[in-house]
Amino acid sequence: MVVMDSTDATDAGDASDPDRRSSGFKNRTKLAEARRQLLGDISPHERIDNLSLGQADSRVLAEPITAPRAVPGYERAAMDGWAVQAHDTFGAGDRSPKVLQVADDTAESVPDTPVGPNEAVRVHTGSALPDGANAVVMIEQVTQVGTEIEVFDAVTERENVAPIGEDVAESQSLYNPGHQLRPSDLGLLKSVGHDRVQVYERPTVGVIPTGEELVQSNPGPGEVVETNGLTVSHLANRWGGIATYRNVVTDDPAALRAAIQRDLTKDVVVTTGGSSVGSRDLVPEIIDTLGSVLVHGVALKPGHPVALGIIEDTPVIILPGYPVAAIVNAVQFLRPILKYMGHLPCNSPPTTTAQLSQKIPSEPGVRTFARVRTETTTAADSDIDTDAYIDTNTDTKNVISTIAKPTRASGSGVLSSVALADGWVIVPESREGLDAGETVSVEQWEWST
Ligand SMILES: Nc1nc2c(c(=O)[nH]1)N[C@H]1C(S)=C(S)[C@@H](COP(=O)(O)OP(=O)(O)OC[C@H]3O[C@@H](n4cnc5c(N)ncnc54)[C@H](O)[C@@H]3O)O[C@H]1N2
Ligand code: MOO
Repeated sequence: MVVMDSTDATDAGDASDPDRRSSGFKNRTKLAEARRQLLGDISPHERIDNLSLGQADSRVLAEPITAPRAVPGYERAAMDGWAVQAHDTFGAGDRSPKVLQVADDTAESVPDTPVGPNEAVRVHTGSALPDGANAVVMIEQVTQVGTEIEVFDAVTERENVAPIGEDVAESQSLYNPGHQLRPSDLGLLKSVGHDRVQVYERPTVGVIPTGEELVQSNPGPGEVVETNGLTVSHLANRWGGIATYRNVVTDDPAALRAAIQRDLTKDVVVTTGGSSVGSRDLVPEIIDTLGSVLVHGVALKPGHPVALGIIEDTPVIILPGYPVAAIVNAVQFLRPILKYMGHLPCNSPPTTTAQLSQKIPSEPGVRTFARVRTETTTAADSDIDTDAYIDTNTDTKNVISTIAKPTRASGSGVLSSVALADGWVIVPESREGLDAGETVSVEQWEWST
């Protein structure tokens, strides 16, 4: 047991069960309730970054955006050809061309020769429409003979002319706050004349791996290579956060306290390891001295020892040390909190439908995350269908059926069961295992941003 400074002790609440070490995790909080407790008292922050467009991809707008100017801002030719007065071409046909005088054939971007009756001025795609013209005849419909052109097809008024504001009208409303910027948005913003945008700051996360057995490389007997901090930091970055991956902190109360306190300037603190009920599992008790543990023990597998707490206004996620348990819980708790704080939607990860190759055991009342590899059966004649890369609406592999094979039924220390898997099958609390042959959804959680 840790000896705690009594001046720091705060109301422990239900979650910091003083008998936890002897009782273990008999009463586990349901996953949804645990998330509710974590998100209950926090709100999305309102801090704003003012960024150039080049830095703004994937960021969330904090301001409404309207177009300061129209695009195009001038009437422009939509085709290479000749600017004309449309009525001069009426009646033109293959055998009865209309003859017009060439007033200018230099194809300037801003032609300065006006188009008079029965005249034509050469334009290129994007040229400003010259004064007097109201249509463009495509070059394919014309034969130039010296200072004249023969027009073989009539054009109507405005034909092949892009009007002012065809793309975006001046003052048009384009985006609302909360919109996550995509590359096409950056292009549109630039075209209407914005060069900077106000976006929400990304929430910051301190990721603190704990455990005196952890080393960064070359483990000796009893030593383990630190992986959780690296993985969880990068997950946090994918979910819209900015992670600071801290050095490993040893199982020493003073060192743990100092490390956690240092990161209270962050929006979220994540620790890994020391979450359980062993004599060196100190983190939940330390959180309880600095703030309060809201939940300790959740009805999920792997990783039921996870704890959730709050210190001042900073949520703290205490991930279990076993790497698979750390990842499963990061997806369950860190992902939604970062999305929420960063004003991002928290969409379900993409899924594939598959048939289970074998039974997956699970305990009723516990949500179980069974890592699976998917194997597809493809049409006999081709492994990879090149046509599918040409017509990308079709499947690249001619998939006939997909089978989900559990990589490992248990073993939350087995990191390869996640890293060499394609996703996981979630066994709901209402089921006691899933049967071989069942149709399941494989959640490709790592592909969700
Ligand atoms: N008596 C009980 N013991 C355990 C229970 C239980 O209910 N009763 N639950 C087990 C489960 S489930 C898990 S998950 C672990 C979680 O415990 P901790 O959070 O205290 O994890 P540690 O003991 O610190 O570490 C477990 C394991 O993972 C390795 N580890 C830790 N941190 C890292 C890291 N950053 N990178 C890579 N590997 C790490 C550590 O060396 C251990 O091997 O508790 C069970 N015990
Ligand atoms: O629930 Mo634990 O993470 O399976 O060993």
